[in-house]
Amino acid sequence: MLQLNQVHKTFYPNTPDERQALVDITQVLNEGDFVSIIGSNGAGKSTLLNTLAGSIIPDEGDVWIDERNVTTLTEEKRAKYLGRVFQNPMAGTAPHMTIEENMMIAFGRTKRRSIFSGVTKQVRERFQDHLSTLEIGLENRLTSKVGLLSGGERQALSLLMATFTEPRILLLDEHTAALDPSKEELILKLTRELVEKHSLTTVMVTHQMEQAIDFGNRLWMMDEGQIIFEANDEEKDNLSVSDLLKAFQDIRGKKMANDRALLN
Ligand SMILES: Nc1ncnc2c1ncn2[C@@H]1O[C@H](COP(=O)(O)OP(=O)(O)OP(=O)(O)O)[C@@H](O)[C@H]1O
Repeated sequence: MLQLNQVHKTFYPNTPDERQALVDITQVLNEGDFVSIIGSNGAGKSTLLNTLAGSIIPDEGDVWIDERNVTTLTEEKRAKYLGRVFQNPMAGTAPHMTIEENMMIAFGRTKRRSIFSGVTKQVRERFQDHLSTLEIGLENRLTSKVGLLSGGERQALSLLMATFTEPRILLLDEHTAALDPSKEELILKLTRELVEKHSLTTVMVTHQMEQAIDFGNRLWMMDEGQIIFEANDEEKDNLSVSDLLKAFQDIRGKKMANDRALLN
């Protein structure tokens, strides 16, 4: 379970550059919930994700994962609860290390084992089993340096590494935005499969409204640091992109400024 209680974050308070990035966010995600977050430019989506990850500490309010108040827990200490895939395929993996070394780091993060425990035959077989589910042949390239993989392959590996340890929360940070359409399709298919396989509680930020409608059982629309609209379960299933644009216009009295969504 993930809980946000009256979370506020303001950058450069009391200066001409003041930005209210999160305003009184209160939400609960239950076990297995999958929320897609959309919103206008500068709405606070990344700040919200960073607050969950621990790279931003809120000014007020608190964040709970299960029964633990993690509000001030550092990113490193929080990592055992979280899996995260970034927009940049280069961000989730270490290029100069091999596939199995990268997987060992992910494995060690949650299982209190370090890469220095070595990759045993049994662990290697387990990694190969996981990699074979991606169906892109990475199981035969365990000792290849990750820097040699294509962007799509690397993002698939990041996704696998973020999920196979069964984190309490999976954070997807526009994780398909930098990929070409065929690779995007692959990563979306894998996202669906891996989230279902591990029943992961998931928070996905996306600029594509179709994707937000298509994925998950919940949807949050953000603007100016607030969640201004949400839809759950059946109500969400029946939404269309024009419903979302209309909802934004009705609530805010203006059109949504979302450059990347318009480009897609
Ligand atoms: N580190 C920071 N320092 C100062 N201001 C920041 C910082 N990070 C975000 N902001 C500001 O906080 C607000 C919310 O930004 P955020 O990046 O969370 O929005 P977003 O919804 O992810 O936007 P986009 O879709 O355009 O990437 C914006 O006004 C932004 O300029």
